[in-house]
Amino acid sequence: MKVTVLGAAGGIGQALSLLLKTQLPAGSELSLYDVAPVVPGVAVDLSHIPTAVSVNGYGKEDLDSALAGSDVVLIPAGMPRKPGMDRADLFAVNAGIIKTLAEGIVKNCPKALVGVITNPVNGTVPIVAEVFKKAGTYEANRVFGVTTLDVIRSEAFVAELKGLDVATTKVPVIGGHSGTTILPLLSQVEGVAFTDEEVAALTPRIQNAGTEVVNAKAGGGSATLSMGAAAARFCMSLIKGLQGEANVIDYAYVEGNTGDAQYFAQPVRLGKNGVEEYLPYGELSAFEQKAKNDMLATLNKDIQEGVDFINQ
Ligand SMILES: NC(=O)C1=CN([C@@H]2O[C@H](COP(=O)(O)OP(=O)(O)OC[C@H]3O[C@@H](n4cnc5c(N)ncnc54)[C@H](O)[C@@H]3O)[C@@H](O)[C@H]2O)C=CC1
Ligand SMILES: O=C([O-])CC(=O)C(=O)O
Repeated sequence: MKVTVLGAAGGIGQALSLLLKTQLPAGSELSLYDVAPVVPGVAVDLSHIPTAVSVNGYGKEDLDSALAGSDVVLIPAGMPRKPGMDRADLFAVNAGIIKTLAEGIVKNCPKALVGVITNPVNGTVPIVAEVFKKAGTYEANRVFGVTTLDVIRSEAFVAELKGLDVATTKVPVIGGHSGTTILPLLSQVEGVAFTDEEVAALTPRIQNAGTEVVNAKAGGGSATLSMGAAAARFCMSLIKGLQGEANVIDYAYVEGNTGDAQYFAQPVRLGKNGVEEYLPYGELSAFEQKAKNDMLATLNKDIQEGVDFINQ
């Protein structure tokens, strides 16, 4: 299994690469690419950890070698937020980075499963898809926006609030990955009920958790460690699917079949070709139904911005 991290020298990239070095199956290759000159050093550093995963670092000019033959590509390359910014403010800088990297994937590993972490995810995933469509290599089942951070935050916050075992707490999160487009389905958490007041407080806490970190880091960036953990968890779901494990279900922002928006986070069953089955997200409470309807204008605008970036 070859897993490539694009943006591997960054805050997320380093945390993610560390976790993958310790979690990928024996015999895997971890390929680390970044435009920052420190990336070969990150690879050497990780290579001293005694696991059966080989690590190679690739600098700015070596995107082709980094990507060649990759089974999975994870993309945390690009600029993070500072206090006062929205994720959408990152589009101007990050759209071009994502386009270049997607073109590299077309050229070197068009069958790879691609997990997009770079913000704004609502718009960067459509950019990757449109680049692949133009090249004739697009398969919707292989392209994912990584929304796992919304899921793990929901697990952490719900377990804390309700005194549940966090290891077994499951919280579905659908929609997109910014503000009100993030929709945790608290009505579907098993074994626990929420008052209207709890839902009204917890939903925005989950939606604004990224901003909570941005403000707490006071200009030093956004979530990197929790995102590293989230991306590693999602990557391991992709790997389990590729290895043929049965019933690997996860949530991701995909061009699926909910009918809500062209791209929408929903549950998917993963397998040897990425998404094997798009699963329904089930029944929504009246609160969730309204929140879903209210988010769609924003989400559709974000998606269109990504589509237009490649086609105009
Ligand atoms: N999907 C999600 O839930 C989350 C997404 N993010 C996003 O992830 C991105 C990265 O965040 P951080 O790691 O904190 O930023 P960072 O600034 O620490 O790292 C970004 C890395 O990308 C590299 N880079 C820039 N242009 C590149 C290119 N063309 N090719 C390869 N690498 C390139 C930089 O050299 C740097 O090492 C941001 O856009 C951030 O908003 C952050 C947290 C959660
Ligand atoms: O908030 C940000 O800018 C980073 C992010 O996507 C998150 O932490 O969910």
